[in-house]
Amino acid sequence: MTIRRPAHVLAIAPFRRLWMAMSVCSLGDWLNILALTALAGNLTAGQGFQTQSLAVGGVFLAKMLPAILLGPLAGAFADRFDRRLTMVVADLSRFALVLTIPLIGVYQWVIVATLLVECVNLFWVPAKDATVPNLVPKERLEQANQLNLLVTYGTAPVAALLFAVLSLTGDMARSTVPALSWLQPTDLALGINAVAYLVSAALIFTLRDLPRRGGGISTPSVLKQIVEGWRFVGRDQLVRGLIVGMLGAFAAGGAVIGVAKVYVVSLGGGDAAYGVVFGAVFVGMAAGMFFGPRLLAGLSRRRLFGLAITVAGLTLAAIALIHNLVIVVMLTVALGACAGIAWIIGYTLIGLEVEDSLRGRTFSFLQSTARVTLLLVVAVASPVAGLFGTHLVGAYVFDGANLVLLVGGVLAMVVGMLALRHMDDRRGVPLSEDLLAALRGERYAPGVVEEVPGVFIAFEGGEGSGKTTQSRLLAIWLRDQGFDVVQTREPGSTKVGMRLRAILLDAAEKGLSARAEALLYAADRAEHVEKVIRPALHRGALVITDRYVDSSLAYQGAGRALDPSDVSKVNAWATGGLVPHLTVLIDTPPSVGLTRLGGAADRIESEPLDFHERVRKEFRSLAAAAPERYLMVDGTLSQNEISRIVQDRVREILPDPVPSESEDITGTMPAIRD
Ligand SMILES: Nc1ncnc2c1ncn2[C@@H]1O[C@H](COP(=O)(O)OP(=O)(O)OP(=O)(O)O)[C@@H](O)[C@H]1O
Ligand SMILES: Cc1cn([C@H]2C[C@H](O)[C@@H](COP(=O)(O)O)O2)c(=O)[nH]c1=O
Repeated sequence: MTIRRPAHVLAIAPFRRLWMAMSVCSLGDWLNILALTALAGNLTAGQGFQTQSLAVGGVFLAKMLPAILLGPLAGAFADRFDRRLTMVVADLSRFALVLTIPLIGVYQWVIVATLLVECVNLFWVPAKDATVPNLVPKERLEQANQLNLLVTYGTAPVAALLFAVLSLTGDMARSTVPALSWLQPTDLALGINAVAYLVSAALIFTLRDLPRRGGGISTPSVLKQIVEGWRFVGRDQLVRGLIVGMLGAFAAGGAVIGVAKVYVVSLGGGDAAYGVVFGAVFVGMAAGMFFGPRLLAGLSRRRLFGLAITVAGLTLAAIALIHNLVIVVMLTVALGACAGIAWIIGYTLIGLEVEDSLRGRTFSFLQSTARVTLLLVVAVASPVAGLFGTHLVGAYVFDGANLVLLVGGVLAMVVGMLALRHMDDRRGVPLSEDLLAALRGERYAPGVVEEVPGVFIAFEGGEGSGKTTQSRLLAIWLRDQGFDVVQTREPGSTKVGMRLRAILLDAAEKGLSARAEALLYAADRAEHVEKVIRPALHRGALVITDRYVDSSLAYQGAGRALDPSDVSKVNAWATGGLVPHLTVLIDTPPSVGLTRLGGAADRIESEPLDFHERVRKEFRSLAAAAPERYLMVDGTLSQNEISRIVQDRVREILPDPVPSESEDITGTMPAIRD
């Protein structure tokens, strides 16, 4: 008998019910943050900026402390109890606690109830996390986790909008019905928040037959996760840059959330305006994640990453200094968009450029650090703002909220500029030109191939990756179709080049300096371009070279640690800016490629493994930065599979076999035209 697998994870009824419970709880949680911070501000209204800021900061602190102090402990406890019962009791407790907040209506109880609700959350979350694998098959677990993530963050803008509407409704009810004058603007939101937990309890109650224990998840200490994670991922320069950048973007968003309430009050806004500003961050983030990379498709990902963080910093500084609520809301959407772009690009870069062995750890390190960064910034922002107080600079009011936002903006700008500097993969190309071209939907290419009738294809990759094999197979395939093909290689395709190759690869040639090595490869290339490649392209031939400039960027730039912009400039000069139409990167792990080689190792092949790993990584980032000019193929596939993939891509750039002049002539013949 064949067991039918559900098409979508939501087709599994018990998971669907749990997911609905997670969704309403998430909505309730976001409403809770908004309502409690707003209530703290309202309860201390009239007691001055400092008191109000400290009161709001107190709520954030109360939300954060239980997770940091008791997180691992509660996780271990949650594994021992019946999960369904744990979740139902936790939901009912949260319902009761949240309801008491508007009923008691004093600040001290807001803090105590917040602490208690967060302690209860510590049982609910691990019980829920441990239940998901019991309800969905293994192969659907990733889909289930994605849906979980979607409701965790996707409900934030919905909650913000709902909060704004509920605040306005509360205000209207109070002003039109005198009997309701006791109603606080946040009461409706807290009521809905409490009901959300009650609905969740009812949904979870209907989940029968959950295994009582087994497959439990232990929750390691967040601090331990971070310290251990950094030990692994902190060694890699690219990962370091990405993580610092992404956390910078998160911190910028956190600064806005942390002081939003008091800042909105100082701009003359009420609770509804607070909800709008809060929601604007998330709306902007969603828009940035979706549209940003599409709008600026021509810009290298690494540049877009650094640029997004720098602009986020600038926007945050503008938010800090402009005292106009409408402009602040618009700028907040822009800020969220920049943070969203940085986040999605960072995630993509980790997926594309970070080695397999590091990728999982990098993602999990990022998840835990982002959470802590966000919570810390949010919690610290308000008290710092409160302690700074309000100052007058002439007629201009500068208070703690302005200070926090300004400092956050400057920090984000510094982080963004550092990312731009250290991760740049287009050195020598002005950023402004690159950006203008990307805005026009193009890619700025300073060294494009001159208008030549021929086509220039380069094969790149590490030792034994299969370049020679594939360039030969491609040349045969193209010749079979009648093309004039020139198959060549570097170094050593000219008379001088052969002598240079002998020097460069002679294993007895010890102690050749890195700069001399780079210049000798560039000299070979200058001769190669001048004597072989350019003449062939001008004659209309298809030129296939086994290695070109990228080899120097990878071996001399990354392998020998020369400044990549120097290597790039020398080679741009040596080649007169000649760039291949297509570069095929055969990506083969050095541990595989090096073992394919026979005979004695030459001077470069005998470099240690980590040299070859650096070379591979650089090839991969060059390809990732300009996907339209590269084809990256897995070099561990069979020769035939690789050759087919290469042919499919090359077919797209082949010239029309019928020269255009002959079409012009034939097009004028009536019989053919009709
Ligand atoms: N896809 C493949 N799978 C397994 N072996 C392969 C594959 N492609 C090539 N080889 C074999 O690996 C060896 C090296 O291949 P090749 O000379 O094409 O690599 P290369 O990248 O040009 O190496 P080098 O950098 O040393 O010039 C050859 O013996 C070749 O037959
Ligand atoms: C073009 C070029 C090459 N190298 C290195 C890479 C290889 O180890 C050898 C060339 O040998 P192959 O068997 O022909 O692949 O030279 C380099 O370091 N820099 C370059 O620019």
